[in-house]
Amino acid sequence: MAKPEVQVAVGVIRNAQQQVLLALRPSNKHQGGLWEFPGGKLDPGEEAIDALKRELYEELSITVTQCEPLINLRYHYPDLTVVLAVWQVTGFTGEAVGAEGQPIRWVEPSQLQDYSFPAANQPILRALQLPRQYWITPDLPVAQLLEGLAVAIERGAALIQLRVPSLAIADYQALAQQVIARWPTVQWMLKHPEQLTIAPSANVGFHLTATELLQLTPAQRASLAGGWLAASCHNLIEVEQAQQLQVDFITLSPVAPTASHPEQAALGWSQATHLTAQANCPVYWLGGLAPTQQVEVLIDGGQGIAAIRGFWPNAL
Ligand SMILES: Nc1nc2c([nH]c(=O)n2[C@H]2C[C@H](O)[C@@H](COP(=O)(O)OP(=O)(O)OP(=O)(O)O)O2)c(=O)[nH]1
Ligand SMILES: [Mg+2]
Repeated sequence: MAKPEVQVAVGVIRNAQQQVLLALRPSNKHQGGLWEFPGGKLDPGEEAIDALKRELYEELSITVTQCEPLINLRYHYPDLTVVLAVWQVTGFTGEAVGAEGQPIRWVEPSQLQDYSFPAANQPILRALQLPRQYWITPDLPVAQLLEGLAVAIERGAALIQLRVPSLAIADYQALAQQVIARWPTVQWMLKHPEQLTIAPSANVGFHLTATELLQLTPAQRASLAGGWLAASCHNLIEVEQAQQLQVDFITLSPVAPTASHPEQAALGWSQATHLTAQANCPVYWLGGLAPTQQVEVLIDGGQGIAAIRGFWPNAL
């Protein structure tokens, strides 16, 4: 018999202090004894957003007033496949209580790793840690690049791919060390570590090209586990390889035609939506998008937008 599949709406609820609400699943339920983001199964014919509101009222006695999509996931448990539509709830009325007798707890985002969640939840935790914008540096001379980085970081850039293809490897390494030391609170994504002597760490990860991703072995992937690992994807084969190797997040490109790669056929919006639904990890949409399209990207399941020209300070 085919494994049953259930559609679930889940809320990552934030209070004014930016804490996140967790509830303990009763031990007699599927994934019992683990902490969850409150939510539950869709009724037949029900939209996920309506199920979210209904479940959060039933389970917590709160009324959702503001929310935005966070991530959509499909996860195969041995006995059951779950399809989770996850929202971030940023506004609600009422005081949250465990209306079904379940223990609940407001938790600092930095403490989430201390809780045991169902296995399906790992990408939710990653999505929560990642910003909505992924900045990619333009290939500029170093002095100009540093100037641009200072402005970008001042404006809130928190996740930056240091991509400078014209630099020789030794110069790239020196630049990487310089920016990591100067801006230690930024999450830096560097080129393939093979030729670098920089180890992955809490604020230093690596971003692979699609070709590098396809060649990556499980052992190499394991050796990069100390920081974020990301990869560029353009089709289903690459998206599936990223998933298999548990890459933390991907970029998907080109979503729309771009001036920089006119020869590359764009995926188009519906294919980007389809591939994002297959990814089971946070997906940044890249190529030919304006920062103002972020809301549409979130609605179609993306983590946000990645951009080179789109975000970079205009003066450069
Ligand atoms: N609510 C919630 N469910 C999750 C999470 N992660 C995860 O794998 N699941 C799974 C466990 C369940 O198989 C399913 C959700 O079921 P549920 O038990 O919350 O459903 P429900 O509120 O409608 O409860 P019930 O009527 O079946 O008692 O999704 C999560 O973070 N929150
Ligand atoms: Mg529930």
